[in-house]
Amino acid sequence: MQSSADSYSTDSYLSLLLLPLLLLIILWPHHKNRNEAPPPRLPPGPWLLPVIGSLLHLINKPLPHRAMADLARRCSATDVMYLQLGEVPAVVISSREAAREVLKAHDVTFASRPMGLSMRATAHEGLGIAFSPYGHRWRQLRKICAVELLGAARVRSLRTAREDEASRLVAAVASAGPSSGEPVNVSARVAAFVADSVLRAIVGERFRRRDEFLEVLEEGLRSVKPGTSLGDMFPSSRLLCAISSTFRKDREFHRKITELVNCAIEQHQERKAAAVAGDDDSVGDKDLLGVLLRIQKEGGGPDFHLDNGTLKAVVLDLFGGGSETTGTTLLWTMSELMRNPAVMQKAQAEVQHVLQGKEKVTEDDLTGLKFLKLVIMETLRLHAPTPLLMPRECTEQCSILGFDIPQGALVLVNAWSMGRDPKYWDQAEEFKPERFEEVDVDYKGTYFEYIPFGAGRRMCPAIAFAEANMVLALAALLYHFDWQLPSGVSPSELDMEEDMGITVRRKRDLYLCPTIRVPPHLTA
Ligand code: HEM
Repeated sequence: MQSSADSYSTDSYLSLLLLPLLLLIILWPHHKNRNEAPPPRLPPGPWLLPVIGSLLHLINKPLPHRAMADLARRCSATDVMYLQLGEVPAVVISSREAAREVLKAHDVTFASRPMGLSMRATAHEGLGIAFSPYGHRWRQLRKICAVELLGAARVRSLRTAREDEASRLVAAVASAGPSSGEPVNVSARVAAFVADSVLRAIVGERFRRRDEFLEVLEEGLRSVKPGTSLGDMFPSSRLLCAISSTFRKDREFHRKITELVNCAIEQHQERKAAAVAGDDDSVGDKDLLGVLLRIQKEGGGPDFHLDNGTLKAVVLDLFGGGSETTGTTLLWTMSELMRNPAVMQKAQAEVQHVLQGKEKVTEDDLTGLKFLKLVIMETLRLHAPTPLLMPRECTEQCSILGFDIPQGALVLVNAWSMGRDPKYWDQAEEFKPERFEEVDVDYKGTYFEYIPFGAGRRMCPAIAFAEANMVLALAALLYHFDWQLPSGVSPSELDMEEDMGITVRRKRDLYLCPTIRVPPHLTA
């Protein structure tokens, strides 16, 4: 039997042992609250699987803007949706209010772009304007872009080259179509026009390897899908990065296009040397490469030098960004006009009225083409060529409409779904350019339900440049020709299937039958 002294000491020992435990239990919740932040309140999103996160919801869905809009609707996450793309946290923004928060209220927090594996491969390691991290270097590049390369005065100065290329487009359509009676591949003609116009603006004359450029661009646009390689989604796995076929294609595209950029610079320099030898001052900084080379010589800006790598990356941004977006928009515009004959008739009537009796379309006439500009606006509402804009990165944890967005999250703004949201647009799926006569909305980045060019500090700096090419080409196509669908195709049956690459473009080329209205032999 135990003595009472023994039992007392056992109880004491037990109390001694239990007391700290008790104190720990009492104090634990307070202790925890003081030192640990509550778990983040992530936005809603679809269910996640271990390791792959949300990828199962997106597999076999080749059009991510549509897949993400469906998912957002299904999980009532129509403003802000959380996805886990493998290891990468991602947030999809699909409402005007949330877009305003990201692109205006917290613009600086979201002003960088993620630099995943395929971005490094395709975007010249982020040296150019489009993928440079936000900071002093990007600000200097953006200033060069806004003031020297793509501002209104520069766009005006490139007018003669644009008009010349528009005349060539008309001549090419006239020689391919009406005489043979065969449908014309409008996609090929428009791609050539846009490439020539952009390349001439850059090089100062027609680029000698233009056909190759078009081939590389065409092949690249079909195969390059930045941000979708396994290496992008599992950046910590060297093995996945190494075996990713998407990544290899991205790298190959970048190698070929960089070689063409080098050739463009050589061509410019040869032309300049010949001009200097012949005492010709027409080759100065009249083209975009000339401007960049002058800036390089002068120094660039405070604490900034435009080195050769950066110069090439900027040319690559103009090369790639300039042609595909504009060409894609022109082709969706022609497609929508063919599907909507009454709109085509109204647009053509305006062009014929404004240009009456003119031999060819010049930029002097374009200011009068009010309805044609609304047609382009309506096309950009339904077919934003970069429907998820260009990806942004959340550089510090921040709250959007009450949800926590983790630092490092990839942020996609679904401009496409907002452009078709019945919450913002009457008869949202219909092609009705007149809607812009009735509402006070433009695409300059302040109406967040309609942002085909993005918004905030990183919005597209080339709106004037793009508009000049699009309005001129469209006016020329509608002035000189009447357009029919190939026999047996009715307007409602016109194929409008999309394909996702760097932009969302027509999956198949657009073939149409032109007949001459104003003879183009009077033009070029
Ligand atoms: C219809 C034509 C075009 C559309 C719809 C378009 C659309 C866009 C969009 C959505 C962005 C990303 C904006 C953001 O993150 O908020 C962008 C950025 C950019 N675009 Fe365009 N673009 C077009 C034409 C052009 C042209 C013709 C050029 C050059 C000649 C160009 C050069 C750029 C550059 C350099 C950036 C990156 C800006 C930066 O990160 O600071 N774009 N564009």
